[in-house]
Amino acid sequence: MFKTIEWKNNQVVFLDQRQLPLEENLIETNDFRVIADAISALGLRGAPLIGVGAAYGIALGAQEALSGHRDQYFSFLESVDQTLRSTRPTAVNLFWALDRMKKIWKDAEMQGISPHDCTEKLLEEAIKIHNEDIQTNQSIAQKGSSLIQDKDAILTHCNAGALACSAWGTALGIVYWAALQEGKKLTVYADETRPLLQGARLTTFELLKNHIPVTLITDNMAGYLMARGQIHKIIVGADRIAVNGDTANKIGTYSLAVLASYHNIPFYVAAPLSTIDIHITSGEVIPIEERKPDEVFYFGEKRIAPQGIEVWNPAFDVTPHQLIRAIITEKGILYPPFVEKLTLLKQDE
Ligand SMILES: CSC[C@H]1O[C@H](OP(=O)(O)O)[C@H](O)[C@@H]1O
Repeated sequence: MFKTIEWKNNQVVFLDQRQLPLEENLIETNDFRVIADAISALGLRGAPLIGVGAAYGIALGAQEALSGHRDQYFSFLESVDQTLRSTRPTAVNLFWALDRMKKIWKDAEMQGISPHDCTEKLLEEAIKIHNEDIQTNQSIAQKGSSLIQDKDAILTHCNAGALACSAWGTALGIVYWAALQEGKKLTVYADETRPLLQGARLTTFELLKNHIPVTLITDNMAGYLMARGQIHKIIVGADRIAVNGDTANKIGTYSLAVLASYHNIPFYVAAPLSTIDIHITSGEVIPIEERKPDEVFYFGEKRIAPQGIEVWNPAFDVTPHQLIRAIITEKGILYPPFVEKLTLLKQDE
């Protein structure tokens, strides 16, 4: 799989996904601001990876505070935390990771732990969050693979693979395990996923590297492919899941779920428990990121629409739980009704 991010010599090294698949550029930085900018601009992207990146961002901020702002160490961490929280609103993993990091430094402040020792604790926690994501990826992949039959044609949307996580990915991790570990012969159809083309640029790139047959389609082709009986299952990732199972994911996911329901095709969501938002009971309150109009006005570097018109550019939509066949987590495959199961799993998390 890809090494999307690592901690090396007191720096964070990450694969800048903005240039993929044409260039594989690594960014090395000891500046949390670089991490925050990369998350905002999708250089670092994908709900689980955003959480890991933000955790390392706090570790970098703590290092900076130790070297230059010792007497304002804890107030500096507060500002680092706010900078990272302001990057993107929808993927709950960002806030889940930052809350874990904040507990460490708030407890340290209360207990009079030194900035030096607190910085060490924060790095330990960030590495723990990273390693947990690696393990979680593998558990989701293994458990989800039981749903995949030999010769399945699977449709996926955006990128919920290794490039969205720390190892196998979530939705694509299931494909990798089924194909590479269990030898199932699979075909993947990848939605290009306008406007930022995570499917065309990242999902195809990953599957090609792993020698899994992939066919790229534009998003508006998915329905016709289902009508022709060419799709057996749909598996997508998630950015935030309410306890009733309503799921926010890349824009276009809801349309796939409605089409899947019409064509009676199983529609699965794959996500770690860190993507479940225990504080919300339905998808109606999930904050949906709206991004800048130029992402729609342009296709790559070329402007494709006239001046003088409006753009609406929500980066996510919400799929009602009624359209979801099952949610695949590291603790197992959850079938409806979701509320009690998700609540219990989050309580044990
Ligand atoms: C494994 S979660 C990946 C999830 O994140 C993506 O959003 P973005 O590329 O904007 O970070 C998309 O919603 C994927 O399903």
